[in-house]
Amino acid sequence: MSSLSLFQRIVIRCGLTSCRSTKEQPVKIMVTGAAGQIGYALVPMIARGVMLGSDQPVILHLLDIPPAAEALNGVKMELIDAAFPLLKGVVATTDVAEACCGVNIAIMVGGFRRKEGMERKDVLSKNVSIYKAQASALEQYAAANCKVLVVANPANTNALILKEFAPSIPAKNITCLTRLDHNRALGRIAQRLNIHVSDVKNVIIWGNHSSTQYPDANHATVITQSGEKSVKELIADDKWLSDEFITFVQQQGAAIIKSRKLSSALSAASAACDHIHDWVLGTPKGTWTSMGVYSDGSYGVLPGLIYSFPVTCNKGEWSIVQGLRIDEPSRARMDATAKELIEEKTLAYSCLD
Ligand SMILES: NC(=O)C1=CN([C@@H]2O[C@H](COP(=O)(O)OP(=O)(O)OC[C@H]3O[C@@H](n4cnc5c(N)ncnc54)[C@H](O)[C@@H]3O)[C@@H](O)[C@H]2O)C=CC1
Ligand SMILES: O=C([O-])CC(=O)C(=O)O
Repeated sequence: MSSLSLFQRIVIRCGLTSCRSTKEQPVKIMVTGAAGQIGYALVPMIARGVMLGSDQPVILHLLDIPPAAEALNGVKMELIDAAFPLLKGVVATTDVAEACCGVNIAIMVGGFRRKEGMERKDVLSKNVSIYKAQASALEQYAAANCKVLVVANPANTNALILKEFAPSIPAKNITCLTRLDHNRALGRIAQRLNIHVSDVKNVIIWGNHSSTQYPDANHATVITQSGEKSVKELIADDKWLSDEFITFVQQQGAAIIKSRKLSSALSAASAACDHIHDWVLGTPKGTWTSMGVYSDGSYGVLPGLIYSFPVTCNKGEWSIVQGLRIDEPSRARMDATAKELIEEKTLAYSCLD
């Protein structure tokens, strides 16, 4: 034992302590709601290495509720049938303690899903009590330094409830998904400019993952052969950017539900992989992404809300991009979405009384 490094000894004693360990050591990833739409799209992506890279083995912990146990077992059977080289084990369970045991990453997808015509607020009361209970299980059974991504709606407020009822998990480890909105914004700009989406960068999603979110293209750029150019200048249509573009991103989730009669499972699963990938492995130089994170008061956002900010990630830590100029219309939109989060927080607590 004495010839082992301190890191190796910690790994042996506690199981994995960080998301990025030696490549031989599998990372344990929990997916809640794994029998659902997003779960079904997400777990093969993780098992193929989309989330943590093609050299990182993983063990999947899949959680769902007892009525979905048979379907969950079917997902496990398919994962084994797919013979993914990186997949070193699958635990499929309806026991939240078993699901959380030793996990390094928790993707919280489980919950009551918004149906056509429902507002996100309608699902809030159903989901906050689930997140309160799962917070305690994560706190007790997950690996130290477990990274948490909340996908289930209302994502920001579920993440906030999870944070408040799991006080020993550092606030910086609890995030929510706004990467789907970020990716939608990149895609819409690329479509409008008739360029490839990978040439667009640095849009921002501010605030809540809801129809009050503020998709902001003021700082976005396009990589061209003659260098980086401002999206605002290339589009040269401020009305489109402050009107149609924003509404498109805000409403795209509802549009997909209307069209599919189901939520945007494929793109949400892909965005969840992007979120964790960049958080653990880092954002590319000169590029930021959007993540719902615990506000420290940056940009005048009330501390203690889970609010989507532009962030860069390095060595498994996110930091809010500082110093961006915020014009008056942006300020108003950022405050409006913060106001909705404050209202959701109040409503969530009233549901828990
Ligand atoms: N943040 C984002 O960008 C997005 C969030 N969403 C949200 O993601 C969530 C999941 O969406 P879908 O997979 O389409 O829904 P779904 O209804 O197909 O799946 C949800 C799964 O959660 C399970 N579940 C319910 N209560 C649970 C509990 N207490 N513990 C564990 N599992 C539980 C259900 O049995 C079901 O299998 C929804 O809340 C949806 O609104 C959807 C798209 C994008
Ligand atoms: O409300 C939903 O389930 C869908 C959703 O969040 C999205 O697609 O952005």
